[in-house]
Amino acid sequence: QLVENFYGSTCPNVEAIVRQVVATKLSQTFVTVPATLRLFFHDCFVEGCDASVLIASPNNDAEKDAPDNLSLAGDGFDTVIKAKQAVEAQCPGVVSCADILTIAARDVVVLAGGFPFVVELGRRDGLVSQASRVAGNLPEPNFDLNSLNAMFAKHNLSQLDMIALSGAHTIGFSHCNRFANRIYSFSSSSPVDPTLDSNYTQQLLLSCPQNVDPSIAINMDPVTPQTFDNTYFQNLVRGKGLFTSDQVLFTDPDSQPTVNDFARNPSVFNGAFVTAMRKLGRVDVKTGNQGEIRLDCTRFNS
Ligand code: HEM
Ligand SMILES: [Ca+2]
Ligand SMILES: [Ca+2]
Repeated sequence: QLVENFYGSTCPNVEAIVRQVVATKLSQTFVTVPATLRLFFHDCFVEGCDASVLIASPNNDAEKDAPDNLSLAGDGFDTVIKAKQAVEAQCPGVVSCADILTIAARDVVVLAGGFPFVVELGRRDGLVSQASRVAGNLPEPNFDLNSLNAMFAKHNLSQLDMIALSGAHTIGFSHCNRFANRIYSFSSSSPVDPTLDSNYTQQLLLSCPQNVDPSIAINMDPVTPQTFDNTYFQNLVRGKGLFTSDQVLFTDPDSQPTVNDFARNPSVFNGAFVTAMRKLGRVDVKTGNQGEIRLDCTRFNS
């Protein structure tokens, strides 16, 4: 029930307003890009794309307080909150926070060099945001192909969509503890994951020494960390996937052909990514008179 021009008569400038805020924020910090994109994903996989992840609770029991969401960078939240304020100034009470997050997630991809695409709009903001409802709904970096497929399939996303969306790891950062097992304690016969490229392993050992400061984060794409491109897939072919869940896309024969295809053909990746992002944006959306149009993205209206 989402449509591309949902605010055509009620807030015709919404996309321009959001883009302006996102561009300004990006000029202040690059983290705006990965933080906003990941925020969109984490929102959609819990209660659907409904801005549930943005709610702040005085008791620290909202979705954003769940362990799986604690590493969401603040700049993503800040981007949406600022964009909402700018939109409210021109079209009060009309545009949902869920739609603003969707537009902003598209904008950061495009501003980082990704392929332009049109988003569907008309989402309403959710009325539920609970930390306790997060566990088991977001993929973990040690997942294998079957677990990844199963989790995405619950939201009508195919293996092809899942692989394309994993391409989001072409930008952004990870903390060392998310992959430390691959370089220090992989198995009894080998501390290092044998699917890891040896030069890359050395690089990771240097960036993430044992007992490293837990706040240290490293680039997930060691080659073009600030460009939204298909280099992520080229890295996988070369054994430079950061997480088990990244590298498995190449090592599993079932997904390897797609990785090779995306690595060789940027336009094939771009097309698949856009299709998958639009599908991700439809996950469990509330429309019509469901939910509400939040006035402040961090609070329910009442
Ligand atoms: C396929 C399963 C996925 C797994 C297991 C996974 C896991 C992770 C992990 C562990 C991090 C590092 C967090 C940290 O230490 O700070 C991360 C970062 C990130 N993920 Fe994923 N992710 C997956 C899919 C996705 C999808 C579908 C998207 C978006 C479409 C996405 C976008 C990002 C971005 C942009 C970052 C960087 C965040 C930043 O720099 O602030 N990921 N992911
Ligand atoms: Ca949500
Ligand atoms: Ca890149």
